[in-house]
Amino acid sequence: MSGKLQPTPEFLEWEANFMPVCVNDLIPYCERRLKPAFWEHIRDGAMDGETNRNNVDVYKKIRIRPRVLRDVSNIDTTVKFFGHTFASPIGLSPTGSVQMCHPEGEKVFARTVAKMNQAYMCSTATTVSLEDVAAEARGVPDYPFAKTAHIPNLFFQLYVFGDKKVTEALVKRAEREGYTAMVVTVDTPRLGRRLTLIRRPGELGKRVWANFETKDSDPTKFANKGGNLGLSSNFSDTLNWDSDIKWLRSITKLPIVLKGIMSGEDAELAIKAGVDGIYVSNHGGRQLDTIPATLEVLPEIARVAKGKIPIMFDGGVRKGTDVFKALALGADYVFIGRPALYGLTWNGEEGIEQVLNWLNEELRLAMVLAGTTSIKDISKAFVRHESEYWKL
Ligand SMILES: Cc1cc2nc3c(=O)[nH]c(=O)nc-3n(C[C@H](O)[C@H](O)[C@H](O)COP(=O)(O)O)c2cc1C
Ligand SMILES: CCCCC(=O)C(=O)O
Repeated sequence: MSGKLQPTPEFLEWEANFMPVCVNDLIPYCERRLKPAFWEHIRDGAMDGETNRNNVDVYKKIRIRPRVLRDVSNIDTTVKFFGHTFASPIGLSPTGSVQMCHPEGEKVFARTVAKMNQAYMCSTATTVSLEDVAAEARGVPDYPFAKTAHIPNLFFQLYVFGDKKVTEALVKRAEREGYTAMVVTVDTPRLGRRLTLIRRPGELGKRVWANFETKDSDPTKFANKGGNLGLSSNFSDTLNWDSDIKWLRSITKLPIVLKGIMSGEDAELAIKAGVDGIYVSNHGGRQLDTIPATLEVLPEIARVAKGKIPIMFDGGVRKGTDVFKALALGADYVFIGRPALYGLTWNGEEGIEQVLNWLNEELRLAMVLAGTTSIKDISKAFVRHESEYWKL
């Protein structure tokens, strides 16, 4: 059990018969295994968690329309993205505080995606510095990008701070370490109302500060106090299209992706602003509760952005059929947040690998059984909203 939190004898007895075969099987494991404050922090959304629940439940409203007799002997799940060909359109969303689940934290994510040729977005709010995360990917045996300027499998998720010097220092560090794109989270001028954090503010500890505790840290050394709430009180709440996005564009040559786009209007503004990608996300329902599920807004965003700019997507993806539906409704690349943390809690590096393998295999099987052989061919024609079947 080295590398894990200390389990109780009752837990070990239960674990002996635990044989998960899909992402949702891991939920009861994490529930039993993690410290309650950690588990609730991972599981919950903001307030009553309506958006968080809808993110998952909404997939049930979409039916896949299978086609037959189409020779599906040769399935290709690869996708090309920012100049690199990935093994599949499934990547790891940025999540902070990963040492809640495993002592090596974000390092394990970096190794896994380098090994499996998938993508990982390293958060600003990590338990391992962005330098150590990058070194971990480069250190994977036979990794083809160990010495190249950019690591195609790693993107950096940027929180924009009120203090521009802090933000700029992070951008420069991420560039220097070879991250491939700057994913700017734009749905968090303040942290959402997360009841777990408010009830037990101290229990997560300082598990978001690693990037501000290294020798390369921000030049202003802003108050290193508190956990998530302490870090987020430094986020910029004046963030806006006119000055900030232009400013970010002027300080980095890396592709810029905006994470947290939830309307066609903002997708249009993003295209006008000249960014390189948009990322449909409601932060796993952790920001404003009662906003739509991400899958619900995907069609309106695809209408203005599909083919013009890459569309990334996350929220509630737990199965290969969920990935298939998101691709059909317009996503180009789909990410998972909580499922990666579940895999890590369960079985470290092998656990995340298993989660990605399950999803990759389930996606492949969905393609076989729906009658399509390449990711780009997964179009709207393969799905219908349940209500359409009742228009008699
Ligand atoms: C524990 C946790 C920490 C997160 N930390 C961040 C973060 O640091 N930055 C960010 O942009 N999003 C963060 N998110 C949101 C995820 O990137 C992602 O949008 C969301 O988890 C996707 O939904 P899913 O968990 O249903 O897959 C976090 C989510 C969780 C569950
Ligand atoms: C202050 C960092 C917050 C991490 C985050 O974005 C989340 O927990 O959803």
